[in-house]
Amino acid sequence: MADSVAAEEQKFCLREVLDTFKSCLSENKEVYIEHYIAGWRGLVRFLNSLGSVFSFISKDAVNKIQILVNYINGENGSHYATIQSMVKYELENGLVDLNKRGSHPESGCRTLLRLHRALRWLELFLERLRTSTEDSKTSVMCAEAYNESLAQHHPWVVRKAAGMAFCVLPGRPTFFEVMNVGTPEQVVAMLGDALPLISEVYQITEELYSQHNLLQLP
Ligand SMILES: CCCCCCCC/C=C\CCCCCCCC(=O)N[C@@H](COP(=O)(O)O)[C@H](O)/C=C/CCCCCCCCCCCCC
Repeated sequence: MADSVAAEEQKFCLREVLDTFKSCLSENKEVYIEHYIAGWRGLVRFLNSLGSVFSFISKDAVNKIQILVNYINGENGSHYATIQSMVKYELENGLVDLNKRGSHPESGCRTLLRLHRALRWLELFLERLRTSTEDSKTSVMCAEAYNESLAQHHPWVVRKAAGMAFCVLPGRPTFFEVMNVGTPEQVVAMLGDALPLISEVYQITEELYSQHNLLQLP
């Protein structure tokens, strides 16, 4: 009994994960890196529950999360409280490889940019899921969202591997079940609430990176 209660408590719930993105924004619209990372951690947990075929994707995400965690916990951690403070600190101290990879191949700015691009994929995918019908295919929605976003930054071999992984995504009913939000109507409502927040976090980061010419970091 205790075990099943514990298992129930740990069961993945997408609502909780997407709520994390809510807590990303400070009053003056700065993006807290710690909460941003927490959101990605939850999503990785969801991805892992879909099977080992996605592990090459989750490993890359975990790797990038870990790089940022190391900065947060490092001696200059206070500069990594928000994306805004990180950008300022790394640029002012010459800690970003701006044109080609050199002495700072894993800067916070370039690492977060990879997750930022993936956030656009997430936004596009969730919007498709929200407006999907019973016979819509998750693999198609996922591939379309990917082609409109992340794919433009990936080499052929990664695009090919991603495309193959999408083909084994479970169908929409199973997908909704794993999300553990409730009925399809509740899923749609929850996505309607969460998407504007994800979109806001994305837009704020996009503008910041654009102002500083950081959108193509190597
Ligand atoms: C109900 C919906 C819930 C959706 C749940 C989504 C779960 C997604 C969880 C994690 C997403 C992974 C984020 C991937 C970050 C990729 C960052 C990236 O672009 N990395 C590449 C470039 O890095 P550098 O070499 O420059 O350091 C790297 O080459 C990538 C390698 C792995 C392949 C990435 C494919 C990304 C596909 C994203 C779609 C995930 C499909 C999930 C299906 C639900």
